[in-house]
Amino acid sequence: MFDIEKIKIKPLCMQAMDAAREHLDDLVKPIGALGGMEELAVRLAGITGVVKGDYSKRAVLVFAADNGIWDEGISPVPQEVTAAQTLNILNGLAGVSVLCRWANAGLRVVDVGIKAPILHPFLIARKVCKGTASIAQGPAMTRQQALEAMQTGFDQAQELIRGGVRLLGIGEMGICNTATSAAVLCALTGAQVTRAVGKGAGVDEAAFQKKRACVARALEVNKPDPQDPIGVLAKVGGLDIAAMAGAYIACGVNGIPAVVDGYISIVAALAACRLLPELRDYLIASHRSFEPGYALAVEALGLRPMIHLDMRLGEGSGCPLAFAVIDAAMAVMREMGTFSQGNIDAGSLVDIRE
Ligand SMILES: Cc1cc2ncn([C@H]3O[C@H](COP(=O)(O)O)[C@@H](O)[C@H]3O)c2cc1C
Ligand SMILES: O=C(O)c1cccnc1
Repeated sequence: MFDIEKIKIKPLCMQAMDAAREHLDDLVKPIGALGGMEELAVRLAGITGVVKGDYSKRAVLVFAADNGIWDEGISPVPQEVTAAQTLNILNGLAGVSVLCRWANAGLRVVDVGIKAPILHPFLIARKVCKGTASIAQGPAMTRQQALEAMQTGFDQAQELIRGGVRLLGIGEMGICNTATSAAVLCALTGAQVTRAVGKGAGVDEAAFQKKRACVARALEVNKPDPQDPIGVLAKVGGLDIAAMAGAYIACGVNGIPAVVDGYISIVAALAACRLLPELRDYLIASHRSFEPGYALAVEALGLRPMIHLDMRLGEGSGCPLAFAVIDAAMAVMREMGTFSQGNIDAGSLVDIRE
């Protein structure tokens, strides 16, 4: 079973980061003028040890599961939508499917706990159980089940990496997982429920108030211990969030950049980093989700999302957009001319970065 004590994540390669910075400052542009793309190139170098890396083999890994909190009446969306949209993702019809095709990225979908029976030739069937229990009444799952979901996430990511994937995005599908994510975020950071709970895929005002009350009740009933992130996931999380945390950890262990999608994805990343703080340096925040709690989680991680489009889809849909930015950053690293080639005398360039 998943044993966090045995897991080691290496610090970033400083030598490669220095080499990347030196190359960036030699490119024919003012120092730092490519902003976040430069930061990205430096961090990718640190993660992989390669200054001009090849990220053409990439994929999004989606974990799908149901959440018992749906029974409390906090969502107008039928619970069966988890299974139906999972099939849409597999059939190439969902947002993440289209964006992965557009970005030349693979897409793997794993059932870690969809309540309804579901069959599809491409679906990886790893149901830990048929959905969780309602966190507003008691724990979502046992600690053993949380560990099993984490192990599944870890194994799935590891399998993709062993198959040659060099850049991995982590996504999810599960109705009501913005509520479980809010509960995990509050449990880990002490954030106020009113700041962590948003409207997710859409709720009316009455259901929104109920959603807030249910998340508050989940924290009261379960009393999750912030020092025990696995306990937090088991008590107030979901099978999807636990599996995502395991997948991030596999990226860190294997020295592969992990791209974070929206709210659920960043909360799972935060939980993983509470277990293994060194993992944070391997995470790339793709976009700033519209969901209000996203800002709290990304700030707790000290990451900077690169794309601001007020997206709130989930599924891993922000990851392929980040892949395109990574492609752009690597094109710059590979193809821009340098001052040392000697076609411009730039005089004394002033570094105005803070
Ligand atoms: C048709 C449809 C497609 C989706 N694709 C992703 N989500 C997103 O919405 C859900 C979270 O929002 P909430 O907590 O409000 O249920 C997740 O499944 C997430 O991936 C969808 C939601 C719907 C309705
Ligand atoms: O940011 C997200 O991931 C998100 C937001 C709302 C609904 N589903 C997902």
